[in-house]
Amino acid sequence: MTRVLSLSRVPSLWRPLRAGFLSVRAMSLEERARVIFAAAVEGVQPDSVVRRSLERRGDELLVSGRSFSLQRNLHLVGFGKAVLGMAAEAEKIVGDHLVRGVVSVPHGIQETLRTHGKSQMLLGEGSRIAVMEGAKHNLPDSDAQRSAECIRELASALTEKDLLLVLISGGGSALLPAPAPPISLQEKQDVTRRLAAAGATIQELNTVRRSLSLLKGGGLARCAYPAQVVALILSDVIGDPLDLIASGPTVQSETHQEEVWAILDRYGLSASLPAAVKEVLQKTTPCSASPQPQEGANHVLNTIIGSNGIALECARRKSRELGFRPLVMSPGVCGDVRAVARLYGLLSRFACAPGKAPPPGLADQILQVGQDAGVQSWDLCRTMRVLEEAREEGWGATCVLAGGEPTVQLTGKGRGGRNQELAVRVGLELKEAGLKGAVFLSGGTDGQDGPTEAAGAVTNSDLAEEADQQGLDVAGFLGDNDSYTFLSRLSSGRRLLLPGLTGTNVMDVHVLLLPSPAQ
Ligand SMILES: Nc1ncnc2c1ncn2[C@@H]1O[C@H](COP(=O)(O)OP(=O)(O)OP(=O)(O)O)[C@@H](O)[C@H]1O
Ligand SMILES: O=C(O)[C@H](O)CO
Repeated sequence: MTRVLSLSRVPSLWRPLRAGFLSVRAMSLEERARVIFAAAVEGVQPDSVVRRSLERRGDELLVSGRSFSLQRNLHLVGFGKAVLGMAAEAEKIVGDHLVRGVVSVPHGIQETLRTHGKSQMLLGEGSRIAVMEGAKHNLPDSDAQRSAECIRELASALTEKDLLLVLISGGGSALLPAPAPPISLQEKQDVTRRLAAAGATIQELNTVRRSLSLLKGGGLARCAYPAQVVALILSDVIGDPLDLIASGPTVQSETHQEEVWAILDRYGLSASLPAAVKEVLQKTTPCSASPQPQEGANHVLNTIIGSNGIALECARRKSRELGFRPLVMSPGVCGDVRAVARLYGLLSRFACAPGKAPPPGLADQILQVGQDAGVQSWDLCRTMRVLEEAREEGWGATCVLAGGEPTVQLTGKGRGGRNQELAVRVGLELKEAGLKGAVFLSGGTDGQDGPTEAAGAVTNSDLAEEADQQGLDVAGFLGDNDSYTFLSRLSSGRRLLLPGLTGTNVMDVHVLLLPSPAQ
């Protein structure tokens, strides 16, 4: 049974919430988890992040505390899955000074946004920004290469009087392919595909991509020099590393030959590389070389305007409004979904187990499993401390928030995604721990989890029993990576999270709602 939050035990800090609490009380924990997820996504919508980062004062543009003069000298380029909405908003703010723009966006995105009722993310008629679609299935193709060429031409023609606004979001690497000659697009595509299939991380993949490209790894900023470059970046990589998001086209970074070869060796690609790739790699800087002077580095301002951390902060505020004690554990959850599910199961036991103190040995187990789930030990210790305080002080309920990008080892042939699989696995963990009342949500902020129409799911400890009653073998579905089919059939799909395409992407958000421990 869902435990109702008890306001009488909540300290004075929470009293102002009392007024709005009646309607909140009418909401189930599951509904509240969904509202918290929606707030996370809302906080990183392309239009709102651009609005927050660009301030207009007459003919002056302020970004990250720096001022840029606007004199009909503004040019705009963009590449990534979320840049159409970012461009539409930027044009509203600085369109009167915009000379020309080009954005490279995923194949079919304009049609998809239109059919999802997201026309505010489309460019208006008479826009000075050309929209070029490409990179079908998130792979660099000749359409994306043409877009990259247009972007390169635009940037190369700029002078020191010009200001180039660069909009960057996840998916940008595939949408800006500019293979360094003599590498062909096909050869570059091949290397990328083989690395990804062998299990290379996005960090490894983009380190290699940077070394094979004219525009990645600061190449775009070099083309634009001596113009001033301002890049607004919506991060989809854990830790928000500027040089790796979309392979860092505006970030002056030096990739050393040895580093790239080590990655190619690790995944068994070194021996079978095309001659053109070897030729280009030979020209990259060896570790022993002294650092190259970076022409125009101080003409570039790179700023993160949206990230998983920002989404979690918005979720934190919303969960507080809904009466929870909020706790942001980490925006860096990664590793196999099994380890991540185990971690949430253990944390739930830690928070909810009856008695004055958590069972002995549990904290050590959390620290151990937490490592496999990519959560730093200080974040785990901080999380456990807050959960213990909640236990001691008798707080009503806690909302643990985290984000990142766990992985699933695909061994089956079913349909699913990492968020749905994680949610199902956490549901089973909660059942095993006998924790009634806790609720878990996992959702992809882009609204699409794997090749399914769902973003994720909301589960609790009743999941297994519900499945049993409906003749659904949850273990069998999990074994076949068939979480979407399972969740669609279970109670007519009521546990699925179906926000539709959101137009943004800052990885995944996890919401764990924990009732107060039984004393
Ligand atoms: N049947 C499945 N069950 C579980 N996970 C799956 C399944 N099929 C694909 N996946 C996982 O889905 C992920 C790809 O889906 P998705 O397009 O949502 O990824 P993404 O990393 O969010 O992409 P992007 O960051 O470019 O938006 C991969 O991690 C893959 O392992
Ligand atoms: O485009 C890319 O390289 C990935 O989405 C990471 O930013």
